[in-house]
Formats: sequence, structure tokens, C-alpha cells
Amino acid sequence: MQDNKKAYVELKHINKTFNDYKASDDVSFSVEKGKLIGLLGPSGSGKTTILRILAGLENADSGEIYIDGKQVNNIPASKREIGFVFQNYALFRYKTVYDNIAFGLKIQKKSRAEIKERVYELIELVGLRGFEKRYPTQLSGGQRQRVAFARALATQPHLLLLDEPFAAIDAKVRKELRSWLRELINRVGITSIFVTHDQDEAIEVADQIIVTNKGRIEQVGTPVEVYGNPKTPFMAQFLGEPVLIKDYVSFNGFHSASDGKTAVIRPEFITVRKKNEFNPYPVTTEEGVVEGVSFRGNGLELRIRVHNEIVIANRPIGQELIEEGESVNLFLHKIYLVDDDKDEVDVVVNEAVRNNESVVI
Ligand SMILES: Nc1ncnc2c1ncn2[C@@H]1O[C@H](COP(=O)(O)OP(=O)(O)OP(=O)(O)O)[C@@H](O)[C@H]1O
Repeated sequence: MQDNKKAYVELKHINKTFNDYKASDDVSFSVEKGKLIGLLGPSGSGKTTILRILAGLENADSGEIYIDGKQVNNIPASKREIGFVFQNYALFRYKTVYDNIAFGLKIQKKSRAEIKERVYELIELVGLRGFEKRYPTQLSGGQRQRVAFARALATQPHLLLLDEPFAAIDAKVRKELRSWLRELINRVGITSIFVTHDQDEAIEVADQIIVTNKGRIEQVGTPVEVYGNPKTPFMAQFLGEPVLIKDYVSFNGFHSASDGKTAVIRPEFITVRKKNEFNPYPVTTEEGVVEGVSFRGNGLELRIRVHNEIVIANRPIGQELIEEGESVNLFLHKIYLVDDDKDEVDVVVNEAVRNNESVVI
């Protein structure tokens, strides 16, 4: 990632083809020690393949893999000192929590006393004191995943790989586990890479996000960088909850926007005002009709028809309600314009914002 910082994990020009399909296409990236990295991308984009190649569970057709400065291409998985956590828990069903966590240490032939000390340390770390005699079926999904973390960390690996670790867990617990994982990684300080197709998860948890698409790396950066500064048409359309308008011509405030391109409009690019509310940008505002209102807990999600297009906007709760069929003022702050034939994203800002043309009262 940053060349000036020392890479702890490094992939250089990795290629991997399954039958005729390029699952990894010239994949290169590096990871600093102690960072938590999110590998994010649509289904089939090659995330798991990268993880498996790193782990030694799959051989790359070409390219180099380095961990802590050492090339590991020819080192078998069992010798790479990597811990794994998978989405389906993969705990031993007939072993207790204690024995699950102790498993790797027993293989390493550690003494009984050493094993006991380490297992209790981990049970404490993952907050499962009192659960050591239970079997996996006597635990909740979230608790099982904590055991899986403890088991993965038991042998003190140098690198932790997590493949969709929370995918099988219900939404509320998943959110709790995200912050739990973040704190755990901070405390343990282990370099970790997790695969997810859930952008919220990657954005909330990761120090750096690596986005994959069709076997290639699309963009690498902090969550703020990849979300707020998409570098490719794919990135502009993949993140957030955008509406795409093909062959976009122009909205008020965007006269310089050229046609033939696709406009990408995220809900946060739009401010919706009722007709009786003060409108600081009357010239560059559009009028729209609300065709759908959904209550989203912390606000309203509005489907608004403007010209002949539908856009989605949010309105925070606490403001006067907007109803279906209502005419509203819609101010579009900016759009991303993409042209799939050209590998670039134009960020076009509303002329009123650029010229700071707000009406002074
Ligand atoms: N062992 C294999 N044999 C044949 N094809 C494979 C194999 N492993 C992966 N593939 C193919 O390689 C492509 C990338 O798969 P991969 O599992 O890396 O994607 P992913 O981004 O992790 O997807 P998902 O989010 O669905 O798990 C897919 O088209 C998949 O079908």
C-alpha cells in the first residue's frame, strides 16, 4: 500500500486461472504489520482465492508471496504460521470450548500447564469465562465465532485470515461482533485480512480496504478514501447505494454535464426540502414528486421522480414529514459521471456550490 512503510504481507503479480477463468489477474498489494485489512468485492471477484493463496491452500500459477520479508510460495500451509476463521465456525462439534481452543497447542505438544494457561488467557480475551466446558451446540452463533477466534489465535500466528467471519450470524449480533473484532485486533496487534462482500462491514472495521473486481484489484485505500474518492467507474457504482441514470443529459446546476454517460447519484448527494422550506439555491434546484416513502428508523427514504428519472434520497427523522405524492425541491450537490469505455470518474459539483450562489437573507 504505502511504499514508504515496511510491508509485512506482500503479493506481487499473482495470477491464478481455474479452467478458463482468471480468478486472480495480476494481483499485487502489500499490508503493514498490525493492520486490519478488508478484502471487499462482489461474489466471484476473487477474494477467497487471494486468501487461499496467501494461506497456502491454493498455489498461484505465477507471482510471489512474502510474509515478514520471507518468500513463502514453497512453504506448506501448516508451516506458514497463519490462523484462520471461517464463516461456518468449523469448530469440532464433539470437543468442548476448552478442547477446541487447546487443539493447536496439543498438536504442538505443549505441556499441560502451558496449554491451560494459554487457553484460559484466550477464554478471558474473548469474554467466554464460564463457558469452557460447553460444546459448540450449546453456544450462540456469536459465541461460537468467539471460540473460533480464540482457537485461531492460540498458537500465536503471525497473520490472521478471516473468510466472511460474520456471514452466518444475524444482523444485530454481527454489528456487535464487528466492534468486538476491531477491539480484539487492536489489543492483540496481529496483522489480519478479512474477506467480506458487505461494504458496511469493511468500512466500519478495516484500516485499509482492498476492492476486488473480476480477479483484479480495483482500488486500495482507507475506508474514507475508497468511499469518498472512487477512482474507477466500477468503484463509483459499487459503493454506497447509488441510483444510476444511463445516458444522463443534465439536471439544473449541471449544464456542463455531457450526455451519453452514466450519472451515479448517491442518496447523500441530495437534499430534499418541502416547498414551504427555505431554499438557498432556487436557480439550481429541481422539482420532483415523491413516489414512495419508506421509514428507515433514523430517517425516511424517499423515491422521487425528477424529469423522467427516479432518484433515492434520505431525510432525517425529526424534520417535518414528507408524504407520497408531494412536490418537493430537490438539490443535487454533486454527481459522479462515468463512461465505462474510459477508465475514469468525473466528479461534477452543482454550479451553485461551485459559485457559492446561495441566496442571502
Ligand atoms: N477450485 C476452484 N475450481 C474452479 N473454479 C474456482 C475454484 N475456486 C474458485 N473458482 C472460481 O474463481 C472465481 C473467484 O472465486 P472466489 O471464491 O475467489 O470469489 P469470491 O470473491 O471469494 O466470491 P464469494 O464472495 O462468492 O465467495 C469464481 O468464478 C469461482 O467460481
